[in-house]
Amino acid sequence: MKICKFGGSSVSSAEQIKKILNIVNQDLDRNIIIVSAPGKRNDKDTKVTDLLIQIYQAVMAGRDYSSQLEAVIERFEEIAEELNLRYSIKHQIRAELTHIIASLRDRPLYLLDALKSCGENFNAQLIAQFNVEQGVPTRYLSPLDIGLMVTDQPGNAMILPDSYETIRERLSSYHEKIIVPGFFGYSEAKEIITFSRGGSDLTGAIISRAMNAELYENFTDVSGIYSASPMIIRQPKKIDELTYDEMRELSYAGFKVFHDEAVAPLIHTGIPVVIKNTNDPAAPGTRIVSAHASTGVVGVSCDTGFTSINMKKYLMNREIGFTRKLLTILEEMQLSYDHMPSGIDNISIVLRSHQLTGKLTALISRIQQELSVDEIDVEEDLAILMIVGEGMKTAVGTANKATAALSRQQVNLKMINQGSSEISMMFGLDANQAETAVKAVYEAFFH
Ligand SMILES: Nc1ncnc2c1ncn2[C@@H]1O[C@H](COP(=O)(O)OP(=O)(O)O)[C@@H](O)[C@H]1O
Ligand SMILES: N[C@@H](CC(=O)OP(=O)(O)O)C(=O)O
Repeated sequence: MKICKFGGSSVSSAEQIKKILNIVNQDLDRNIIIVSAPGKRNDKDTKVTDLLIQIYQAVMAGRDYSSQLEAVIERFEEIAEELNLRYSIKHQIRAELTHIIASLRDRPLYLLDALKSCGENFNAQLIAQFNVEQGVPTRYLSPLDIGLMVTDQPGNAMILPDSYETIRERLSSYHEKIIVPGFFGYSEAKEIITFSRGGSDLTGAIISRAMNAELYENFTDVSGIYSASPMIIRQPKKIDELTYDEMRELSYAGFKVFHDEAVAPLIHTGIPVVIKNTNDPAAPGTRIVSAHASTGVVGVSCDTGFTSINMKKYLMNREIGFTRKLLTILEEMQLSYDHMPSGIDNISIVLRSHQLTGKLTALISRIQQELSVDEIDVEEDLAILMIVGEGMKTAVGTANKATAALSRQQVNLKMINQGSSEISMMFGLDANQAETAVKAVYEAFFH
């Protein structure tokens, strides 16, 4: 059994939807399909998920949201008309969106998630309906129908482990093609809760694990994963195979082609993933597997939007419990951090800047009052560059090669960190040097 996930670029228009159904209908092993909301049809277009977020923003600002609502309806109506669907879905969409706004207006976090989920939800129903009209037995199932239950963390859901058995039982009872909307699940209180952005990849991974699939096929608009972002490097080298760990490290720091949390459900299953191109399904793509012979550095990624909080206290290393107190403050303020490089009298916390909105002043104040640090400063607009490869464990000179390349381009390194796994190396730098840094490192390792 193969589980197929089709991202927004693959379901952005009637033409693309016909392509994905051609891929699905010609293979008896492709019976469970996860779809995203319609993505961009061209560089200037807007993803439907972003159109839905615009409705939310208008509602919360007390503005008239009818133009934003009509923009969503028009996107789906255009697809429905081009597919010659027998009945219009625009009335259903208008009624559903209006109902969501009326019932959740006073609960902003749940309103946003319910609106965001509509892109996937309407698209899955539309695609299932079209396939039925093509004469292919097909059924739309919502995450609630299959028991995909998640934590009550709007915009940041995590699967509830008991869901896997329920999903397997329920999906196994169907024998037609099944279309499931990605990106969201239901809390135990039956509220719609979305994963973080790009989360349809996670839905695919969860269902792959539940069904113990032979293969998780993740279809997008490129023929695999490249060693660096094609938005920065022209015609970058394609990677034939990656391990789960390598993918996790690369997608954490910018490889948005596969969600950085989508590997987690698969870790103990050994289920392979293949990233393929909807527009060239015969191309081999990139396989993501549990283990393979190490092949040196496989990729370089870089993401912006980080903040570093740097603290200095003399004899910090002598103060038993200092770090615990610091982490307790983060926990109580519901802040997760990504890196914590330290020296004997200094420590830095690196975290995603969006978490600090409305919290930074309180955080600094608590650190000063409860930890009595000698100095504290905040560095915003940081980028994190990751060099990744299982082969780094045994390679000598990787750090030297990377720092030499970066210094040749006058990239000022704010921090360097290597985790105990040794399959990646992290460099902190100013966000405005991110592109220069990626080009320098790519040149050093892949040319
Ligand atoms: N290292 C990489 N390898 C391949 N694609 C990448 C990489 N980094 C960024 N991308 C971008 O990710 C895009 C695919 O992700 P996304 O836009 O989310 O597609 P989808 O709509 O199919 O989910 C590609 O078009 C490419 O521009
Ligand atoms: N549509 C959602 C979920 C998603 O995964 O989309 P895509 O498969 O196009 O990355 C988003 O834009 O975040």
